[in-house]
Amino acid sequence: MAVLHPDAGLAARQRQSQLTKPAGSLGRLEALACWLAERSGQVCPPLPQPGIAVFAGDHGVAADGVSAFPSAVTAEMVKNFTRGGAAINVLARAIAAPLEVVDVGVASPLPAELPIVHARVRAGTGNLRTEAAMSLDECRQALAIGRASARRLHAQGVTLLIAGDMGIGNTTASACLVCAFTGATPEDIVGLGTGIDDARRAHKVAVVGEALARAQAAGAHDGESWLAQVGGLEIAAMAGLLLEAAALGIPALLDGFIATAAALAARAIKPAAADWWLASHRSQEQGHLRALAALGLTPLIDLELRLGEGSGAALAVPLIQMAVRLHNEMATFAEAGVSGAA
Ligand SMILES: Cc1cc2ncn([C@H]3O[C@H](COP(=O)(O)O)[C@@H](O)[C@H]3O)c2cc1C
Ligand SMILES: O=C(O)c1cccnc1
Repeated sequence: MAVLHPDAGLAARQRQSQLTKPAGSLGRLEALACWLAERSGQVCPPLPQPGIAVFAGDHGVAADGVSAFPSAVTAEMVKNFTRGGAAINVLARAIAAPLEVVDVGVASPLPAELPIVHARVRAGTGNLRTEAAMSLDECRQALAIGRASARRLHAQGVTLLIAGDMGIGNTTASACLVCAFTGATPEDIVGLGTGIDDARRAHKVAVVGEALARAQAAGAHDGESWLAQVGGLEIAAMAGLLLEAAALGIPALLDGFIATAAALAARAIKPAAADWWLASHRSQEQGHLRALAALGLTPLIDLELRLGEGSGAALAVPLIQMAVRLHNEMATFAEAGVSGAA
């Protein structure tokens, strides 16, 4: 686990107090720059260079009618990612972030020539309502796949990691994980995902309740065993990326509800890793704020997003880069000859 640099964080806070603005007037952007200073070990941290891995996997529970869309959309969207047509492609281009797409467990076979990382652990998860989503060994494979993505992106010069998700049914798996790690009830946490109606949501609440009772009876008790019982292959890979970010000593941005569920599992595996994560935005998914609060995180923005793919995190990147540039490039009172507070 990489170490923090509290001395650089302290010096950054002192620098903030000397910049030509009333103390605190740049609000959370000030703390953001200091947070990055404490992690980079530099009073003026380098501009974060984003990189994105989108992990795709299917969910057996989708057969229970918990999503507004069919499982086939997962593979179809993977193809869309390779053609550059998804929301995350547009945003990755706009922020000049390398983007890799990883098949961790799409149900239908994808052509070998498709320009993605082919790392399919199995053809979708088991239906988490009635059986373990995956075995412990498969869960560890998926975690390692996410770690490998983090290392590949880091080797390309990436210093701010984003894990995106694509997996029809994954807000159900994520709701299970959030309940497991926060103690909240399915009624508190389950949301509308891709846009289900109230009747379907009531059914989704019941599915999550059944899954949790089954997993508990099956002995789920820690990060890996909960992930294996009620998680997803792409969610486990996202957790792996988050753990590797902390090991490499580079921050990771949590995208919406699914990434936050992955983060709760990752923290259960390695508590200190959570020091390296920031929350980009508040998702519309009902349980998101509660999940973030359990991690001690407050999202930077709320644009009423409910997409995933890493889209909210990508949108927050320019804001984070602006926080760093303000911190690094503004003049101090002494440099500018401006009078300080009376
Ligand atoms: C076309 C399309 C593109 C998406 N991109 C992300 N998601 C998001 O929606 C899904 C989760 O919602 P649920 O649990 O209700 O299935 C995930 O695939 C997530 O990545 C999408 C969903 C659709 C339909
Ligand atoms: O917040 C998310 O990540 C999210 C919400 C709804 C559907 N898909 C993803």
